[in-house]
Amino acid sequence: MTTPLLPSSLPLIPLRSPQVLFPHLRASIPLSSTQLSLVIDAVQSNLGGKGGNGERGMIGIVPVADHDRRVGRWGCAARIKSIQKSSDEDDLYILLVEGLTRIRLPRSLPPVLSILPSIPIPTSPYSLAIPATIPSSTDLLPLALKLLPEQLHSRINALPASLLADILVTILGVDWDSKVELLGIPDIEQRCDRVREILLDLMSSKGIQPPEGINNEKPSKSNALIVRSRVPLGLTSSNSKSNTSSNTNPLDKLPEDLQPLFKLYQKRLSELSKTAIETLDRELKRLSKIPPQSAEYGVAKTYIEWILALPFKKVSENYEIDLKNARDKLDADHEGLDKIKKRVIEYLAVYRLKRQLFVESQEKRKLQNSSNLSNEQSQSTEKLDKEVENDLLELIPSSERQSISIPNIPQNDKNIIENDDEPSTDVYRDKGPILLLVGPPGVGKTSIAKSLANSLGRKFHRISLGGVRDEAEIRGHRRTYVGALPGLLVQAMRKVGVSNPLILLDELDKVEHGGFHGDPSAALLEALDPAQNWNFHDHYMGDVPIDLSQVLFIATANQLDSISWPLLDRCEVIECSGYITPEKLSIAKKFLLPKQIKECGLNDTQIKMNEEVLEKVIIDYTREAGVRNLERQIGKLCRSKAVEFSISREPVSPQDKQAYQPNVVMEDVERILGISHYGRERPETNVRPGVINGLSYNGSGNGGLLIIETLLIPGGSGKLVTTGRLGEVFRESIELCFTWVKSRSLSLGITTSPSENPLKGYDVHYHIPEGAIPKDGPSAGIATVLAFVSLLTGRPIDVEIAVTGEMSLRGSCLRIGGVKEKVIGAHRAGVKKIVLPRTNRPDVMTDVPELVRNDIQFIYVDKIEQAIEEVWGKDIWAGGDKDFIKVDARL
Ligand SMILES: Nc1ncnc2c1ncn2[C@@H]1O[C@H](COP(=O)(O)OP(=O)(O)OP(=O)(O)O)[C@@H](O)[C@H]1O
Repeated sequence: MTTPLLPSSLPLIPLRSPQVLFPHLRASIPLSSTQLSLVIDAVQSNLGGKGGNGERGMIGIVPVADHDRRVGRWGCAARIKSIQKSSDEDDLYILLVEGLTRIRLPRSLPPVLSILPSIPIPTSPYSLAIPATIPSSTDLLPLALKLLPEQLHSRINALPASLLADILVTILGVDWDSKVELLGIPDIEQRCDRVREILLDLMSSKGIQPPEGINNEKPSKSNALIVRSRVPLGLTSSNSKSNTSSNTNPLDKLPEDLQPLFKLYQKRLSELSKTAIETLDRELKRLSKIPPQSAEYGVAKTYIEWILALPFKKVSENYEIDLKNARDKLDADHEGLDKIKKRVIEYLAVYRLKRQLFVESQEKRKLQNSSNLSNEQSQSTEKLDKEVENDLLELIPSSERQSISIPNIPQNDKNIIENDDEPSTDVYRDKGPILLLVGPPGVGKTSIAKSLANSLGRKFHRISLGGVRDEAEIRGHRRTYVGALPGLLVQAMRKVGVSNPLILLDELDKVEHGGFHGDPSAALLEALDPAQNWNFHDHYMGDVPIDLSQVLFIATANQLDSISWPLLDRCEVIECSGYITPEKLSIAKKFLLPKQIKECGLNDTQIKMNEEVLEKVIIDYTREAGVRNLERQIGKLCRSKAVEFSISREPVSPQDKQAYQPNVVMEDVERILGISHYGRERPETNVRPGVINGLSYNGSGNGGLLIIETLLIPGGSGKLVTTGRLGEVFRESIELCFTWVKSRSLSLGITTSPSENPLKGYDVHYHIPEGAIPKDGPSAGIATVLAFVSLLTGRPIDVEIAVTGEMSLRGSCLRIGGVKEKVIGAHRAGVKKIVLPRTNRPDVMTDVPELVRNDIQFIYVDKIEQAIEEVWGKDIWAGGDKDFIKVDARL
């Protein structure tokens, strides 16, 4: 009898989780008529194709994860048994398939797998026969008998081990990931081993006792090496001499190219966690059996290299935090930012105190354990201990006290350190909130975090989360996927090489959440949660958990709106606002200019810039909340001066030689930087009715003037036209304001009788310049009303006034956001008076810098009528309908 062989190419059909098809088992796949016709086409075209030597009507079934649509490395060749129409749904067919053999898939399969026409199968054809050999050491039968109902016992007795392994994982509710893993283990012995482990776990989770002679501790035959030596591979080698008689030196068993890896393993043994040691033992053993030319070899070797590269118990040198030094360091690196520096120092102080308390209590406990106290004595010491602990806790502010836990260390410390199921208690883990620095770009968030790492003596690593939209980028890919890699956090740990670095999560607000590729912010949540991050599971690292509990996380963001609220809940927000011109000037003088001069290779006698020049650069060449662009412009000036200096040193005749001028003068600025793009942001000088200064906030922290223009178009019918890329909310707000002004046209003197049309054959055009920039939100409501009133009454508005605030249909002025940025922007533009809702007064008083507050007159209004009177005086109510206004004002 000839053994059937697989064709060299197969059409592939995805099988959604939780189903996984194994050889000799069956699965039903629901398909729509379109999908079914694709399958039939693919199978038919395969018949005449290259696969002519194979069995006919065969397909490949590929397990696909439901949530991220990724395709595993292995699938199962199958035969179509039947196709039936579903009786429940109209356009639904059930394809019944029977698995034949495991197939390895080509590397380049796309992550989203639809039905794919014949794909070449890379390896040589497999035999379809069930392997008859049953490895006795990996007998699963006793476990199966325990787990399956009695009526099945007689039937499973006769099954070959490999088939039994596949049947057991299919029917016993094993999770999808493990099933995919098992599909990818062609070696029967290894597969049975793994199934055995899974079944033992299953039994312990269900509280079933393993059959006699089998217990969780007892390793299987594939781990026999470890059984014989009773210690992990890493230890046996150092004792190799004593073991030579039993021939158990693992180095002898490993191929030559694996020996450097093994030596590294031995070197790092004391720093590795228990699970890491177990996994490395298993993987090294497995790797030594895989032929080096196989693709699997590379995958397994890279995995081992990754485990060996992680820090585990390795930490930065012991350090003491010196608060004065830390403050000096922050001051030396940053100008201003007093509130933020103060908060950072508080954070350090509390952190130091908590750590000191922890170390003290640790030492006391150790002392207590070592002295062999009588029971009675030890009881009294414990009491005393508790009292001291309570006294120490008194020193900590009550808000911080909650997060401190001084763990109870059981008598035998060793047990705990060796047990990976609980966090080790011999290291201090901070459970305080994560600092989240929020503010516009370039205000020094990242550089504050760097200074903090420096003063803490920790290694620093920055993870940029901008554009992370796949959960796998945080949590890694499973090793079964082609080109799998660990997530960003594990990569960071490998890079810093210690388990207590400071990791800066930059741009936390740019993480996408709840998308097609899983939820990266949910993965971050686990990493940032002190209750669970000592045991962070990266998909790539498999069983080896990573301890992130000693990492100090600091996050930055430009805005809070887009951060998922559970994530925000774990953070303490520190706001970093934009700078005003005098602050920028001072930063430029003290930091940016010296830095740029140094970068050009010169010193401060060779380039000089006075305040006037720097102020011109700030006002005319930058328009930003931070100082990044300012630094760039100063850099341009310095480079140009460096060129002049360099030329002046060239050997030329004395009469051609021009003396080098170190001073950058006002004329140089325009010559070097070109014509200013911005100029001093000034309100329009051309005063005409219908134009008003609103205020805008662009979300990235920049505020400024938002000029509103309105125009009457003759020959119209009272229509309102809006332009300037306005969003839906903005447009609704304009309509509302338009209605309000029309309804008050009599009292405003626009019309003379209630029946008169205020627009009298005109249309109104409402526009906001810079039409390429999208604008939205209701905060231009008050300004819009004033613009319409100005247009229809013909009274212009003073250019030094700016107005912001939402308005309701009844004319109430409602609170708006971004006040600080708007006010700073208005101040930059030279505005002298700002009209805004009274409910925003606290924002002005607490957030706006005093320097700005003193320069601007703030007018707080509750009702739109007050705003109108503030701009034009009470005379505006020229119409006779004053009673109506009074009544309305009471509403
Ligand atoms: N107060 C300050 N004193 C001195 N230098 C500053 C100050 N604020 C910002 N800088 C400098 O401005 C530059 C940009 O700062 P940084 O990269 O920290 O900005 P950021 O707020 O993190 O921006 P982003 O949100 O874009 O990441 C750095 O060179 C930094 O040193």
